[in-house]
Amino acid sequence: MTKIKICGLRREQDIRYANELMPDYIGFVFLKGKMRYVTFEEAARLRSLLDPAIPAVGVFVNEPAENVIRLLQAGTIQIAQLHGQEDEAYAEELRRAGDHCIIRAFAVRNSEDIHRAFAFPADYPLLDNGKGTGETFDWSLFQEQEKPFFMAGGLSPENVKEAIECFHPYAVDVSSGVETDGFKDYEKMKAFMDAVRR
Ligand SMILES: O=C(O)c1ccccc1NCC(=O)[C@H](O)[C@H](O)COP(=O)(O)O
Repeated sequence: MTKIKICGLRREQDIRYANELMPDYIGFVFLKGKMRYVTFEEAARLRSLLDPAIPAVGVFVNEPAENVIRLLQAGTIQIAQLHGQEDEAYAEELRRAGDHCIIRAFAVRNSEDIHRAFAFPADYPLLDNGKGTGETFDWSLFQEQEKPFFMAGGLSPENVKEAIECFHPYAVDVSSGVETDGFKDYEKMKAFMDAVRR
């Protein structure tokens, strides 16, 4: 069964939605200035309210590795998603601090980006259009791959079934497509999860 990550949770209401719907992962965005940004302290509070069975993914853009390690070791997050220009050495630094799961996101603009994504030494590549843009990347660029991956970018209850049938991702990742007016929408979250799990 394809796993589901719902990203950009930032309110206690979002956590209540997640605890009821039980996605496989949720994401906290730590990029300052972004609408979905949460502070380390806010994330710790939200983590404390989240069902322990749901791993929290920390989404970072070129964050100092020591900060990511601190959040992992504190248990605020369980997985690090690197969404900037973090290189192999950065990923290795996280690994030296503990056997942490690493997702490395790539914006797909051409087929070379897909090759780079699958060559990067992370547990999972994440193929995306950008950073929470609500837009799909050009799906025609995709070539069959062996390594399990996350698929993101403009997914919604309306298109996620097609994405799964075409690309067979390990997980699908959504943020904008389950929001209304910039806030997580319970009915859209439920519709997305039903579309994946039915
Ligand atoms: O979601 C954001 O605002 C964001 C900001 C900066 C870096 C990454 C961000 N999101 C990362 C994600 O994993 C999103 O879920 C992914 O980009 C898909 O977003 P969407 O196209 O809105 O479903």
